[in-house]
Amino acid sequence: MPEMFTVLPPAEALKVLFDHLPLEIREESIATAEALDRVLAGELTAPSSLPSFPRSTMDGYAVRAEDTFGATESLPAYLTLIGEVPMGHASALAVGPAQAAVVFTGGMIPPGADAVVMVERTQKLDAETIEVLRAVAPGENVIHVGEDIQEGEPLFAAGHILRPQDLGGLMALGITDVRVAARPHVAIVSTGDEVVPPEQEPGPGQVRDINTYTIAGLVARAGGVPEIKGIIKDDYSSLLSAARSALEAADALVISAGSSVSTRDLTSDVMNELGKPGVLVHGVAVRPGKPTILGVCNGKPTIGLPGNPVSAMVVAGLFLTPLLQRMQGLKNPPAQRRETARLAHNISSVPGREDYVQVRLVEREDQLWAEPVFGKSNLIYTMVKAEGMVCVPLDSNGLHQGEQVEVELF
Ligand SMILES: Nc1nc2c(c(=O)[nH]1)N[C@H]1C(S)=C(S)[C@@H](COP(=O)(O)OP(=O)(O)OC[C@H]3O[C@@H](n4cnc5c(N)ncnc54)[C@H](O)[C@@H]3O)O[C@H]1N2
Ligand code: MOO
Repeated sequence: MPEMFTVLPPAEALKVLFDHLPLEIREESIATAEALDRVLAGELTAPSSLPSFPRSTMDGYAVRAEDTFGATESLPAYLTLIGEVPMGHASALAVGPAQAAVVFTGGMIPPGADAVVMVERTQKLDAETIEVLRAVAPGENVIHVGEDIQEGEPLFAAGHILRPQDLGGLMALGITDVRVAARPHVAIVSTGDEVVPPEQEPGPGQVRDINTYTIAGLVARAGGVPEIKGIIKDDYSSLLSAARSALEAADALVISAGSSVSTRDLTSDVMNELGKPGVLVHGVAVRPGKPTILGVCNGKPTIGLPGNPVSAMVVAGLFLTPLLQRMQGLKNPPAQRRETARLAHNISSVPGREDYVQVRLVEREDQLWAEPVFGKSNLIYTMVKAEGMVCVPLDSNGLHQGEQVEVELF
């Protein structure tokens, strides 16, 4: 009789895996322009202040605010025009008492001036004279040096994921290269005598490879680089040699299928042969996904996913995604996008196991409903037709129709 595995709750299983992995993060320098969604390897501080010169926020006249005090439409202040501040150049002008200089939005405030009067609040009398029809306060319509960011101010902590605005902020400071965590390369090996490549017409008893592509997608989403290694027959020495060369060239290895307890299920034996300590966890208290295998071979993580397509995706979400986040030194992994909805049908479970059920989100009677898409874990379209998953927690024996649930969106 094949040995049945002992199961660990998902959180405990993940901790066992993490406890056996080195913490160091592979780093590289890349162009900031290419760094969207990458994870910063070290903290960054501002090398200079922004803006580096005082700037106008309006088209108008740079003035000394005190020269405009009390100005109204009926009693304007008269100022002498001394010229124009050219865009993209330092001002050669200095604004003295009762003087004004033309400035444009974003242009430099000339020395002497401390405010800008909008052009619509003025009247031009002749080439040298303007009337100011409304007073401005000191600093009005001016961006001060360092108002955006001060030299030496912390910008980002290590582990921060770079967003589009962050790239703009770095470029504004001339930080054109950044040190980031290298994207972990994840080798994906599919196994199964019945599994054929998608471009092939399956013969009787054969199925097209699904897991390679769902898992590759999840790897890419988590910031990793999927390395597709193809389909290997259920043969120990073929699988061992494919897994060994795949792991050598990658940072992590995922083997799809062969995780259960039949004579065809070779994944755990192969993992134990790949390096020490080998298999750490075989069996997780989750449905679908119970036959999950987690291991570490010579410092590299290896995951054996259950072959059923839904199970493979659920398990990858539970273990592979957090693993890749950790390998990139992510401090605060992006929060799972969630939606609160009312459950449209009962979901049964048993205490001691986490259950994941795909749901469709449907708007009805001014409410958002989560409709379970029930089906065996060997299907794929239950996932395709769903918008997310509802988790029935470890200690629960089910969720009731009408209950508020959190849907983890795909
Ligand atoms: N006696 C027992 N049988 C099974 C148990 C058990 O505890 N005792 N667990 C069941 C559970 S739960 C799952 S999940 C599966 C896990 O199976 P394996 O990881 O060993 O994978 P296979 O048996 O090779 O495949 C399962 C299923 O998935 C299909 N498959 C595999 N790879 C792919 C792929 N790349 N693309 C699409 N479909 C794939 C495969 O054809 C099988 O139908 O074991 C249960 N059995
Ligand atoms: O992982 Mo299995 O899909 O629980 O049936």
